[in-house]
Amino acid sequence: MATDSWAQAVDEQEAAAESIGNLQIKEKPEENGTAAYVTDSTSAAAKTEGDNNADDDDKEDKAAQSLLNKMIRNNLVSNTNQVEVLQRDPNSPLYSVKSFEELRLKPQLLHGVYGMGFNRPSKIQETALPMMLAEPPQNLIAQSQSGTGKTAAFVLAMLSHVDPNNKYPQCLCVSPTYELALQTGKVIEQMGKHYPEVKLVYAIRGNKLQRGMKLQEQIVIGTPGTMLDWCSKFKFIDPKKIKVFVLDEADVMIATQGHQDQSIRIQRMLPKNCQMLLFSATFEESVWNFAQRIVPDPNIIKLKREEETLDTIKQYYVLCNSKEEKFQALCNIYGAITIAQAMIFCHTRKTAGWLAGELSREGHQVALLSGEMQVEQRAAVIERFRDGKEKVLVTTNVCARGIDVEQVSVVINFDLPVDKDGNPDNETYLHRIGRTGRFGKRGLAINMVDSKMSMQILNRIQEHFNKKIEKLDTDDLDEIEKKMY
Ligand SMILES: Nc1ncnc2c1ncn2[C@@H]1O[C@H](COP(=O)(O)OP(=O)(O)OP(=O)(O)O)[C@@H](O)[C@H]1O
Repeated sequence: MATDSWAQAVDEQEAAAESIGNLQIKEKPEENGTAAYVTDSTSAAAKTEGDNNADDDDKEDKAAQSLLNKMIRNNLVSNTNQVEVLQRDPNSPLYSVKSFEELRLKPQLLHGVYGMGFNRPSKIQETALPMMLAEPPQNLIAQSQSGTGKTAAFVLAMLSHVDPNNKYPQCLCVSPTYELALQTGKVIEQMGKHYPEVKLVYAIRGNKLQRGMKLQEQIVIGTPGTMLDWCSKFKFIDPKKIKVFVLDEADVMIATQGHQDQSIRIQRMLPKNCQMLLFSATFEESVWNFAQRIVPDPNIIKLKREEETLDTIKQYYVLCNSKEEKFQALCNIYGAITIAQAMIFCHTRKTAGWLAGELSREGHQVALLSGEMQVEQRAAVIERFRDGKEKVLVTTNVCARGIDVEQVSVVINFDLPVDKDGNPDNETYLHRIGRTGRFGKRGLAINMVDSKMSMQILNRIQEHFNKKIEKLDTDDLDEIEKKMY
């Protein structure tokens, strides 16, 4: 539906952003598929930006990205790779289970697991669960991408290990942020639904307890700073009674200043025989170094990401001189071929806002996703797009990762992906348009080139992947059609 409210809202946004320092722009999807802006002058400052700079606010915010992933995901990310297991004691047998029954869970927990709709353990759970539930307890470092079942696995381990008759904390779980802690808490509540004797408390800032009190809940989940305070300064928790210590999202944790140190200080207060479990979506060296300090004598489980490939993708580029020309080229493409749903990537929030406005004016149903939106709002936009309520999703870099919208067969790089030094960001390029073998549906990628520099970037991307990116003449409608089909 064409509407001018978009353009007007964008203008207002930009005018306001230029004049007011402390302004955050929130965006809320409306019923009619366009968006309305709500301004909130009490929130943190949103920076104004030039069209040539990538969004400052769009810097990768790992915690927000991780939260977004959790919010938009409603089932397992399947993975056909084999898990790699490194056992502390290579001579001990390696168990893996194909069913939850084999784990001899408490009936209340089995009930909880099935109640969540899980039929069988996920790939990582097949190996991780027997290790975590073994007697004596074993330490574990596990790495696999988001959505492969790590949270569900350690929640099940915590619930299995607590003794509900003991009214004191027995499991501690630290998460990088308040919101992530709440998400994990929800899983504990769902899985423990039929086990009401086990109680949970959140060690998060703002949850103020009376001095001198002792917690009765068996599971404490929270952020490292508050958890540390509760163990040492306030002594609400007796760390010597802890049986299981979980450190979730280690890669996100180390990105936050102070968290590493606080987590290590908590860990040092725990008894030697406490089971230490650490989870991470990625495993770069810094994560690994941290993991080794948190988890002594670990078993290690890794599940490689499924590789994305460009093999089933047709890649084109279009030569233009300005963003207006790029927009015109886009309109020509839309005029020539039927595009069910497309994602369009822009370098800056400003361009994304402008383009969304222009497309909307042309009659497209557009959704806009950009870094300054709150995570809940981003999740809502993605869900609407997934449900087909909007046909075009315009987004900035920050939203490129993590969102899997399988039905999208057309990806348009309105701006080519570059890193902060202006070099081609091959990884992001692959991630935006690549497909895993499983979803090997054919796809179409169109790259807009508007300067010598962007042509060079395109050439470097082409060389990197050793896959030809063909030129497309968008003034020739016949050519577009011929090439696409
Ligand atoms: N065995 C299973 N069978 C079916 N669904 C599952 C199973 N285990 C987990 N899930 C579901 O899959 C989704 C991802 O699981 P989970 O959150 O545990 O993954 P994760 O690896 O911890 O991801 P993240 O790091 O994003 O939290 C959730 O919706 C969860 O309910």
